[in-house]
Amino acid sequence: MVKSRMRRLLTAINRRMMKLLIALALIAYVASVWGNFVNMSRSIQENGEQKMEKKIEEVIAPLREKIRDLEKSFTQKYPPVKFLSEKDRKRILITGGAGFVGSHLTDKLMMDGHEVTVVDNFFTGRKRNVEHWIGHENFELINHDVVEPLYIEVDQIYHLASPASPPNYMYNPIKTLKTNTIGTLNMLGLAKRVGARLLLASTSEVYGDPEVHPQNEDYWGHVNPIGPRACYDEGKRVAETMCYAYMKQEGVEVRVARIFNTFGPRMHMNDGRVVSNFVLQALQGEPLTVYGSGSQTRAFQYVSDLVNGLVALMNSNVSSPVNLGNPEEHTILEFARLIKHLVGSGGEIQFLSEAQDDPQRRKPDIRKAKLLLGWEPVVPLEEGLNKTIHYFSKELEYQANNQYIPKPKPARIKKGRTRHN
Ligand SMILES: O=c1ccn([C@@H]2O[C@H](COP(=O)(O)OP(=O)(O)O[C@H]3OC[C@@H](O)[C@H](O)[C@H]3O)[C@@H](O)[C@H]2O)c(=O)[nH]1
Repeated sequence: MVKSRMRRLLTAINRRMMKLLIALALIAYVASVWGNFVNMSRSIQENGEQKMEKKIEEVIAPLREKIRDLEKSFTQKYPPVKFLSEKDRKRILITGGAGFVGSHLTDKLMMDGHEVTVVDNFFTGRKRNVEHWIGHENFELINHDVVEPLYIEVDQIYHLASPASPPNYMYNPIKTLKTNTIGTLNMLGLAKRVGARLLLASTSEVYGDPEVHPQNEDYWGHVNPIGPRACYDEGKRVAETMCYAYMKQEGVEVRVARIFNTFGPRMHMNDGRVVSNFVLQALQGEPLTVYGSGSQTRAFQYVSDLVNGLVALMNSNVSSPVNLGNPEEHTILEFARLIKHLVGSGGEIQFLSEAQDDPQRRKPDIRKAKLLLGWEPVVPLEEGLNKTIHYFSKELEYQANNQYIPKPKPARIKKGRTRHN
């Protein structure tokens, strides 16, 4: 009896123990599962957070860069600008002011202390050429095509807008004509409305393939009116005609600069003119492409000389056309050899077919500019070329970093339809 009670008691205790043990085991199991679950979700959360942080960083990095650029632009140092009193400070419009010549003219007029508005449609001009003035209180940049009217208040207009390189102006002849005709009419209309003086950037191309050498301002020229260069040559000739019509009929003050071949930094590497082509070819170790025999001549002026001439003419009382150029004449073949020598290039000279209607001889007679403006070019050819070569090699580095290697543009007319507006 006692035995059987003892057995029952023991069994009851064992059962409780068993239950207790099972309960403990269950708790331990649940705890370990919970622990794993907590660990797992923590690591998922951490992973997720890391991924999220990475994503946020990817978005923020370029913004940070932009902020740094903005900070830099707020503290940007501009080239030194002279102080001019209200009386001497002029409001000046430069059409084509982001182009090669226009941007150098912008620099000069800004540094002289004037208020400069640059208008450009960026067909051949580039923002980079004037970006160092952006944000300056005396400077304004307007993306505008002179074929459309413009309404602003100015005292002087330098009307430079037009493609100037033969491959560029032949690329879209209708647009070249519109720019030089409608564009010039619009600017003369503006000059008339606000009483501004207008200087037209005309060209030695108004003399065509000249029969008079050197060319003086009294020579009427020898232009093929239906040839491939006519859109530019005749466009500029009619632009001159318009200037004198506005002068005679409306009393607008006009100045006309006949600009001869000009070169220097900020020429577009790809614009197809002889200086940019030869320098680029020599720097890239490629053959220098001479069109025809290379016996045709040109006289090249450095851009700073031209800019000084333009400003002197604008502020003179000479309303008749004035040649601005360097009278030092060279054949194109001589010129190719000189550039090869200055660059130290081993590239060959390659003779290609002659360009149609290519002027055979060109050299300015600059007696008028010397006499009436007291102006003449002062930068020697080699000095100007060395500066240009330096600029082009920097540009090549810049382009290489941007994965773009420019090729010299051939003087060929584009076949097929082109866009013209
Ligand atoms: O790669 C080339 C490029 C040009 N040339 C030749 O070099 C000479 C000069 O040619 P460019 O294209 O530089 O300039 P162009 O003298 O024909 O016209 C220039 O005239 C004066 C300005 O108004 C303009 O800048 C432009 O129209 C031409 O005889 C041309 O045929 C070459 O032999 N090889």
